[in-house]
Amino acid sequence: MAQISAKSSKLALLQLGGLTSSKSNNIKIAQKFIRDAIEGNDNNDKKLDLIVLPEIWNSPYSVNSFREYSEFIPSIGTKINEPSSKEGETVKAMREMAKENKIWLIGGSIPQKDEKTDEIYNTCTVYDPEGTLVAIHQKVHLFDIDIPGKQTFKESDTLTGGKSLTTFETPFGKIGLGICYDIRFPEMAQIAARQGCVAMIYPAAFNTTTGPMHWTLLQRARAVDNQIYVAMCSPARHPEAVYQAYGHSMVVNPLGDVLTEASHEPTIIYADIDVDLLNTTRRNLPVTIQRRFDVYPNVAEKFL
Ligand SMILES: NC(=O)CCC(=O)C(=O)O
Repeated sequence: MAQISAKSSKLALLQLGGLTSSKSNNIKIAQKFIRDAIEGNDNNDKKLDLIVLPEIWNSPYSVNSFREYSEFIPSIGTKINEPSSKEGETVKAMREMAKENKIWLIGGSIPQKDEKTDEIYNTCTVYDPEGTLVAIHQKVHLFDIDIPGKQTFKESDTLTGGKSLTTFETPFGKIGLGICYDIRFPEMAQIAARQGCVAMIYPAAFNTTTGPMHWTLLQRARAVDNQIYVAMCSPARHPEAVYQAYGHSMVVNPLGDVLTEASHEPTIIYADIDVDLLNTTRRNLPVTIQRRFDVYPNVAEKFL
């Protein structure tokens, strides 16, 4: 997998602020941030290729809200001019935002209702610049933690975990998706890298307890281990929210350098995905071709 042939690209992470319990208000906020991200890049030499939204941005991040705010998501390949009667207002708005702005949109995540099983998932959808839905990732590892007196959360009270890994092709390389807690499971990024991804992108919402502990460390670890770009996009902190998001949206390069980091305020950050740097890193430190699968053949089989 060592060298990758793809165009370099530019991405923007939208650290949305002012989100409320009104879904339509939250959609308006996302629309405004997208316009601002494009305008903010207007005088720059490099065109903006890809925009990322945060985790669960159309709903409060609370196990009691996920079902109420959930939407049906149509199947991959659904185009802007063939809207599914079943799709919800957030999906429709994201398809339109991608098409109107001629941009790749990684739509953060929203609660998804499965039409057949009635189960609810924490789901990321991706749209190409024509507004076609090109990828769907259901959060695989649910955020169930208990740090007494500090942070307790149990997504599995109302959510079901996804059962597959997700990558998608773009003109600027293959990209892998995870959602927030998924970053704690290194296998996902490792598999994506071995499948030829240039980046792992995680819509996320860490909190004020685990954010300072591990947010940066995890991104730098996934980036260095796999020699890929890693980005996490969070909502801004909101003083009135029950769950205080950490903010600090960030992009890390394949050397493990933090390229850009937000504070906890609403903001937009930009970064270049430089495929030459990725290839140089892999050439200089050739760990991607030095693996010893004769010594550690199949880790999963060994421990299951
Ligand atoms: N929304 C999430 O999955 C939060 C994950 C998190 O905070 C962590 O520490 O992991």
